[in-house]
Amino acid sequence: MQVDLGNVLDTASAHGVSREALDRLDGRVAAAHDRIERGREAGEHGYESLNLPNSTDPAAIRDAVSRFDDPSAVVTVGIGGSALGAATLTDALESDVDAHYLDNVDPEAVERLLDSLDLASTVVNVVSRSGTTAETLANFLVVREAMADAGVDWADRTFVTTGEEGNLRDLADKHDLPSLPVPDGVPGRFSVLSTVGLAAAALCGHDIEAVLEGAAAQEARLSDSLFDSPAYAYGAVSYALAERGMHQNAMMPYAESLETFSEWFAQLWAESLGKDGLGQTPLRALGATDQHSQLQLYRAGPRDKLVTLVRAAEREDVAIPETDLDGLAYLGGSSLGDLLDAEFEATEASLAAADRPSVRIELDRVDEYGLGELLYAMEAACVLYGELASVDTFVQPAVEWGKRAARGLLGGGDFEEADAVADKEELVVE
Ligand SMILES: O=P(O)(O)OC[C@H]1O[C@H](O)[C@H](O)[C@@H](O)[C@@H]1O
Repeated sequence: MQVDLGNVLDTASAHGVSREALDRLDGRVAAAHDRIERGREAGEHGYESLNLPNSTDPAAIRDAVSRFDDPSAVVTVGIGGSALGAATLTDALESDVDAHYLDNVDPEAVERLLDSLDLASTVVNVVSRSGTTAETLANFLVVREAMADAGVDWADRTFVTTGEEGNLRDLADKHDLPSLPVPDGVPGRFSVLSTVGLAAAALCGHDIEAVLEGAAAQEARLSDSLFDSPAYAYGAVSYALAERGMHQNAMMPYAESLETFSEWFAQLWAESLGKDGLGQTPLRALGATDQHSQLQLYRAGPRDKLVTLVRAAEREDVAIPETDLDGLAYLGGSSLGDLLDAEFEATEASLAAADRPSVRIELDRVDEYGLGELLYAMEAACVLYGELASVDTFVQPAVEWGKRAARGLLGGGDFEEADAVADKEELVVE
């Protein structure tokens, strides 16, 4: 995996960062790296996430899921960090096992999914770090009832990944469900390289050891200079650009397989860095599709965006058939991959020509190893950014406020946040 910062430099785009500024920032990267390493060594909350390539035991995960013989589908019931990491992996990789995610509580979507599944051959993977998230527990109760109605022994087809306490733990204990623990000190959005993210991938037959190897390769590159670590290079320039007014970061992979990765990245970046009036809003884009929609804004709208372009050097390709149609001959003899690469480079150049900074991230391949590298690198980038910006990367009080308000509204406890709902201002126009 490599990160190319060329189009961030002020020589490429007038509002970019000078080489001297990057050299100065590198001194701060060294101090931040030192802090991160101390946190990792002490197993501090959050920093512990960057130890997962070594602390996760893939054999224990394989062992826990091996009881499920040849499933046709895996439904992961979880939300946010308890779903997006697993979804990033299973959406990026091919498998004969269909992976589905029940994260939202949209009744129509839930019903549609349940109707489409052969529940007798489906495995239900319920994931919640806290074990108390309303959406996850509600969806699980619905799935459980659907299985019972279909005459399926739901307890036989369910396993749980959760902490030592909470409603989900109680349910698992009560019904003697097989379970995997969540790692200590790892917030949900940093948990893809643990039981939380890897169990669904293992059920789909993916090489979870290779995911961890890719992550370990990026871990080994963390150093006290941004010029020696792709992860820190990305984190440092994202921070530097945010300081220069690039308050949005459009994550734009040129691979459909990485579309869910952008969703995962959005949670990581937003929940970790959006604090104290600071942060960089993640935007989700897909190349080449969004060249024909959002790119207009990225190139000609407010100068407040960093565009992150991601692609794989190697992939399957499809030849474009020759044609003698006037004006289309240029396509014949090349391939869809050639076209995608040309579009990628054209987008990069068009942004630079309009003085809009972009970063290029290149993976060797979108495979287990490459995904491990990418996911670990983005996590380390995020932790570094948080250090440079002096925010508390590993908490999410703003999200929890809303969770308490919703729970209070449903009668799940006495939460003062619920009172704010009754105080809502109205200015209705009909
Ligand atoms: O894993 P859970 O405890 O169910 O939490 C799921 C999600 O809930 C909240 O919205 C948090 O802000 C997220 O960071 C978390 O990933």
